[in-house]
Amino acid sequence: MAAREEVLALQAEVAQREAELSSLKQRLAAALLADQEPERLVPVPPLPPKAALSRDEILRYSRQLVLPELGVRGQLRLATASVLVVGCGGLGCPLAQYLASAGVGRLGLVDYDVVEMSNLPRQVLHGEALAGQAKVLSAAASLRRLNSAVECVPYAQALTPATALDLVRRYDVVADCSDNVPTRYLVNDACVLAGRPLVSASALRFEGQITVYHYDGGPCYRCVFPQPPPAETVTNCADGGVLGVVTGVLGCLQALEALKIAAGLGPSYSGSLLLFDALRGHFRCIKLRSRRPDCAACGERPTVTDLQDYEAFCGSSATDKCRSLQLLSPEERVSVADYKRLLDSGSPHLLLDVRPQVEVDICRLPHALHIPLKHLQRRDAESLKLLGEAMRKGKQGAQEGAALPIYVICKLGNDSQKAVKILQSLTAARELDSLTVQDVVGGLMAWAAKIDGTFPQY
Ligand SMILES: Nc1ncnc2c1ncn2[C@@H]1O[C@H](COP(=O)(O)OP(=O)(O)OP(=O)(O)O)[C@@H](O)[C@H]1O
Repeated sequence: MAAREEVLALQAEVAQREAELSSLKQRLAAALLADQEPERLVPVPPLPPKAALSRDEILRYSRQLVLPELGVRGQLRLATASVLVVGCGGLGCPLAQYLASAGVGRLGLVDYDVVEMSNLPRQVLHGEALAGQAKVLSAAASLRRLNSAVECVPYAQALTPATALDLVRRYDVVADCSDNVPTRYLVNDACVLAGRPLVSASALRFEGQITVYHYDGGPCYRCVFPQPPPAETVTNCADGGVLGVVTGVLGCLQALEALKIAAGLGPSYSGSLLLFDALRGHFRCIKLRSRRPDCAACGERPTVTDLQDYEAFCGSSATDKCRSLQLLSPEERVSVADYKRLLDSGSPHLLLDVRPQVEVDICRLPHALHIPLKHLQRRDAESLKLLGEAMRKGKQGAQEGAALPIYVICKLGNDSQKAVKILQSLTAARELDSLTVQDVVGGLMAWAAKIDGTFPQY
């Protein structure tokens, strides 16, 4: 084999094995998750009271000790305070970093996930060398390097209804740095039941928001959001994207609120929501409604007296990062392996890629027709014309009278299902010729993991 060909073959094999390793690591994380039992929570004794700062502590914290609002009294409170960080991702990393460097006595770190390369631009406690390792272990190691006096307690598991109350009760303040709605309700209800303040933030694309729930008679998450949003309207960072510095800003603000609560200064955003628009450089604070007397969690006659099945309540998963939607029946879907067989057979069909242009710029299958889901959603005339033409052209090779099969693909297999629904409704409304349409399960990321190791994962 010529040297060049051998290089290409070896590169393809390395890429294939890396993809296999990455999917193996994800399976390992899922297996670890399934294997855990609530009673395995490490017991932690309460932090002992502290009467004075050591010489080293005075030197280390001198710049914040001279702040009259904090002083020695506040620093001693920090040293005996504990904060539970739910999620060691884009928000949890900067939050934990600043809490540790400010001298908070104990940090509980809970996360079920492992470090991936795509985490590194914003999950600043993790490094390249730790890819594949549990996020809580990587974060704890980083934090110990930063401040060895801070006790870090890693919980390499998901916060679940079985564990949440026990964990939350062990800490003075809770920070929700998770990325999904079921966990938000779970953390809220656990905080209400355990009587703990909750510093909550979220970030997506160039925007973020932060507030403090259930602090000193203020509203809880359920007061503001009594019902979860429809699952299909919620986007995560993997789908919508996020700029690392945006989660950094929000994580730092969360750290600030948690520190003020722990030091006895009180938070700024109880009963109000700070909105951050990074593109315009705007901060805006809006008042939230006050505590609801009829709130299911913190109201006068609460119905949430125990933690529930939050995934059922929200109709979405708390740990499945792809948030796989199930909009279609199995007959309306095709696996990447079956699609590859069809492609290899040369059978006439149309592959429709419905990702946004920005993702198509990253990578694409060359034979796919690209029409973004958004264009289909708004019945864009140009796009429908393009689709109609492609169908007519493709039909020339197909059997007489048979509809040209369309396969719809996206990144993870959620948008493709929405697109199939739209195409079906367009056919029903006779806006498109009759067609048979299926989506490709798992999308291009399944293609990269199972079919073509050289195809980029993003
Ligand atoms: N119920 C839960 N228990 C523990 N950790 C959770 C729970 N829900 C979410 N998390 C964690 O919260 C973190 C959220 O951070 P972030 O969204 O920045 O990371 P990510 O999910 O790794 O990102 P990406 O979406 O890019 O893959 C994740 O590390 C996730 O594992």
